[in-house]
This record gives sequence, C-alpha cells and structure tokens, in this order.
Amino acid sequence: MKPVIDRSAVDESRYEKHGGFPKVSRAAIGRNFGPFVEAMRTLQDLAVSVDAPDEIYGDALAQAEQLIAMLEPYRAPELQGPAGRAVELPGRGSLLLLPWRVIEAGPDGIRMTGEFRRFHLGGNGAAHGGVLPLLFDDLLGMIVHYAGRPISRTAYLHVNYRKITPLETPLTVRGRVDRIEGRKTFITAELLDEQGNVLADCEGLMVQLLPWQP
Ligand SMILES: CC(C)(COP(=O)(O)OP(=O)(O)OC[C@H]1O[C@@H](n2cnc3c(N)ncnc32)[C@H](O)[C@@H]1OP(=O)(O)O)[C@@H](O)C(=O)NCCC(=O)NCCSC(=O)Cc1ccccc1
Repeated sequence: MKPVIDRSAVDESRYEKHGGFPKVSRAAIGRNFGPFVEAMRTLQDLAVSVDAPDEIYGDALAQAEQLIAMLEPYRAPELQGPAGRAVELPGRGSLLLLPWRVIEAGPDGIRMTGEFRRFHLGGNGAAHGGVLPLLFDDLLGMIVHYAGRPISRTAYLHVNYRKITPLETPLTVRGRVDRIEGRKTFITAELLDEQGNVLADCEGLMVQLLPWQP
C-alpha cells in the first residue's frame, strides 16, 4: 500500500536555524540493499532463537567472519551509508529501528504498521518492554518533522504498558501533537492491535533545540 504523506507543514529550511543536529537526506539505494537488511533481520531472529549443535555455531561463526571481512572496508561515518536513510524500507533500512512502515504522515500526526519479531522477545511470548520506547521515540521524531515543529529532542517519554504486546502480529502505532508551549511540543501516541485494543500509550515532551545545542 502506498503511504499517504502530507509534507505541507514541513519546514525544509529548519536545519539552518539550529545547532549541530545533522540534516538527514534520503539515500538512493540499489536493488540489493532492502533484501540485505531483511536477511540481516532474519539472522538476528535466528541468533536469539536457534538451539543448534556447537559445530553449527562454529560454521556460522566462520561465515559471519567472512561477511565481516567483506563489509569492514566499507565502514562509513554517520549519514553516509543508506541505513536509516532508506525511507522506502521498513525502519528506514536501519537494523536498530523497528521494521515498521509509515502508512499516513502529515501535520495531524502519523500512523505506522508493523510487527515485533522474535528478535524483540522479552519473555513469555511478549515484546521486550524496552522496544516500545524505541518505537515511540522514533515516531515522536517523525511527528515533530511532519508537524513543522523546529528541530527538537526528546526530553521525556512516559510509556504506559496496558496489555501484553504480542510478537509476529500486525499492529498499528499512531500519534500526534497534543499541545505546544513555547519550545515544548507535547505528543501523545498509542500502540493498537487489529481489534483496536490499546496495548501501550505514551506522552512525550520534545524540546526545541537552541541554536548552539547538538
Ligand atoms: C535540549 C534538551 C531536551 C532540553 O534542554 P534545555 O534546552 O537546557 O532545556 P531547558 O532546561 O531550558 O528546558 C526548556 C523547557 O523544557 C522543560 N523541560 C526540559 N526537560 C524536561 C523534562 N525532562 N521534563 C519536563 N520538562 C522538561 C523545562 O522545564 C523548560 O520548560 P519552561 O520553558 O520552563 O516551561 C536537553 O535536556 C537535551 O539535549 N537532552 C538530551 C535529549 C536526548 O538525548 N534525547 C534522546 C535522543 S533525541 C531523540 O530521540 C529525538 C529524535 C528521534 C528520532 C529522530 C530525531 C530525533
């Protein structure tokens, strides 16, 4: 499904009005990068879940070392490689970010859909509590962007865990600007299952960076 994106409030010149926060530009990717990231995500799922004989770990280690040797010469500084800037990929092609997709984004807020995977297991089939703030924090950053608010950083993020968050189940997260007070943008968001149950909700405060703040 093609996302519905409304950039009408985005202030493209905002990067010139503040301190060190770098301007992130969209990466141009070839056909292999998306499948490469997905394969790495599957490897993460397997690394935290397999129960294999030790020889298999030894063989996997040897192959992993080959892969590391292949990629190491291409190590690059922040904002040079495509990870985190490939906006058409789940989680913008970053293994750190959750593999979710934006469905709707604009001045009134953002909606994303996705699943937590085996890699995100906390215990007893539920997502780890630490991955929900990761999802919400990234959402907050995008909400600030599409609402046309100045470059800001998260000052606090309060998460309420309302129900167990399942793995490998389609979920939706949505959020919006709740109110603005000077440099402060207060944002609310919820994580929902397909039945509309609220699994978690949050309130975050994003504070506009002053010109000298990184
Ligand atoms: C810049 C700031 C957040 C605020 O510092 P300053 O400029 O010195 O602010 P100042 O103290 O002057 O307060 C101004 C107003 O704000 C209020 N207030 C402030 N804090 C709190 C609070 N906790 N709780 C309640 N209120 C608080 C304060 O009372 C005052 O209110 P008032 O005007 O009197 O009514 C600083 O603490 C910082 O850098 N922290 C680290 C941030 C960081 O690393 N974040 C994580 C990574 S970034 C990220 O993830 C985002 C992202 C995601 C994805 C993509 C892109 C981005």
